[in-house]
Amino acid sequence: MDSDFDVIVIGGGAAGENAAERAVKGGLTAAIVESGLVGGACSYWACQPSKALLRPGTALRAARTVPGAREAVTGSLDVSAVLARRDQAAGHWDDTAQAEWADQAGITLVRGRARLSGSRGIVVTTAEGASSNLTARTAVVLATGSVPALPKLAGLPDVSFWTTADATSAREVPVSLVVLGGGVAGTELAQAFARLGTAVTVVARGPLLPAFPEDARALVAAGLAADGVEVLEGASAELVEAADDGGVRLTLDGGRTLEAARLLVATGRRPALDGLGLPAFGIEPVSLRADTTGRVNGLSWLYAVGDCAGGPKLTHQGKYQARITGDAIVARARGELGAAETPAAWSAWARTADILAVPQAVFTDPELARVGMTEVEAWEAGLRVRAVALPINVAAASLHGEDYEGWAQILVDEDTRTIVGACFAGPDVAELLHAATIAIAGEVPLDRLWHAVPAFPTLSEVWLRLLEAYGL
Ligand SMILES: Cc1cc2nc3c(=O)[nH]c(=O)nc-3n(C[C@H](O)[C@H](O)[C@H](O)COP(=O)(O)OP(=O)(O)OC[C@H]3O[C@@H](n4cnc5c(N)ncnc54)[C@H](O)[C@@H]3O)c2cc1C
Ligand SMILES: NC(=O)c1ccc[n+]([C@@H]2O[C@H](COP(=O)([O-])OP(=O)(O)OC[C@H]3O[C@@H](n4cnc5c(N)ncnc54)[C@H](O)[C@@H]3O)[C@@H](O)[C@H]2O)c1
Repeated sequence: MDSDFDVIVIGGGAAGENAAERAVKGGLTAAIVESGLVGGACSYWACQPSKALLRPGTALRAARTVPGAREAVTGSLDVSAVLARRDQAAGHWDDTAQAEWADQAGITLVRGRARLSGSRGIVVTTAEGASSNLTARTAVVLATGSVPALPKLAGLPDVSFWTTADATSAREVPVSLVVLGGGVAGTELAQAFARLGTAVTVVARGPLLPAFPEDARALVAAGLAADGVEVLEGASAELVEAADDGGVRLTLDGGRTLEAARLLVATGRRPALDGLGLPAFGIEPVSLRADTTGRVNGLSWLYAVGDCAGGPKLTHQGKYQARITGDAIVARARGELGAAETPAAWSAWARTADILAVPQAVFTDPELARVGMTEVEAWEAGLRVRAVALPINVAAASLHGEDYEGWAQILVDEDTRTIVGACFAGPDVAELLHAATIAIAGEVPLDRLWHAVPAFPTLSEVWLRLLEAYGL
């Protein structure tokens, strides 16, 4: 095997794969060094298995809201069938197909753990302890993902608990579960397990899903309550201990105790930067400063993409960063982009959407979806914005199911008359999101959006209602 490549990518998750693929498409040679499974967290321990755990419950509830279908639904979820489908969605934790994809894409796969050993140099150590040296002629791309950010909670190191990876790959459905953390992962997994029969309590130190507007959050809270999930907002855990029956006992700040068969800690994630040798380059392995091409901390040859890069921690955004960074590396190698040049916003080599148009869907039931700025972020950025919000009350909503409840909001920059933020809540609204993303990334003026006619009867008709409510 060659030991010199134009580009070496450390980490073969979704982001690393895309960075290597773009480099090869641009005519460079590329290797991925991967210490675990090619495909990374999303494929095996995050998006894919979590969505596979959630989808059956959503499909079942949806059928129950439609008279005619409702009568055909006579049973509850088949837990072993759900887990079997989850296993399939996680590729049975076997990366053979992903490794074959890399081979066919012309990417060299190197198994082992990598660390930087000098400018463009890398040492790879295999699980068996053998080491080898690789050299990158042009660039090294960090794509090492993220690891759980565990809270400083008394007793936590002494008890057995689930991380999100344990929950998404669980072989059993616990009788009871306490979820610590009311963010996206905690909320999704709380509902998934509640619908599989687990008694779930969520301990959220602030509100549930704090990044979303209150009207949107309220719909999810109602959905969780309908599934029997107890949500304790504004609650802090002070102590966790092993309980006599093999489970855990959590003591909250007010003195209340919660006992459960399992504890899931879902309190966020931090960039996986330990053990990479970054301090030798003057970089604290806490968070990276990537410029719009992805280049890190001013080093000419070091780039970062995905969860480790310090921006949004989402698969699609990591893949976007990787496409742009891969192309920027190629452009610099060809002399099309200067070494010190900062590409213009929205050019092929600038990760502009990272700042202005990051979409996120939360796959609870009902779903949440948002892109762009929140109202507070827009005001903080000095924009004069007007928020327009209304319930999703269009023909398609009542046809979708009985008692459809949804909410939609757009934020309009009054100076440019373009949308800078949008949020939707309700069953199946994740599919509404891309229209908003296009409107924001395309800076489409409202007067032109007025000509984007939503098909009848689709939930997208809410766009028409929003524009009418704005005053068109
Ligand atoms: C429960 C859960 C559900 C989620 N659901 C969604 C979702 O629905 N949609 C969404 O967009 N995002 C979701 N996310 C976020 C998403 O999983 C991440 O943003 C995404 O997986 C990050 O991809 P990545 O390529 O940056 O990192 P990873 O996929 O983590 O890949 C990094 C790879 O680098 C390898 N590695 C690390 N260090 C080294 C080293 N030194 N040498 C060699 N290899 C190394 C690791 O083994 C790993 O395979 C979810 C996250 C969680 C926790
Ligand atoms: N559908 C999706 O796109 C999806 C799904 C799951 C996860 N993810 C991504 O994965 C990453 C990790 O998800 P996450 O939910 O763990 O992170 P998060 O940052 O979304 O939420 C973590 C939550 O835990 C809370 N928290 C932190 N310390 C705490 C403590 N000591 N006690 C109680 N609560 C505490 C925080 O206030 C926050 O609300 C996120 O960046 C998220 O975007 C995405």
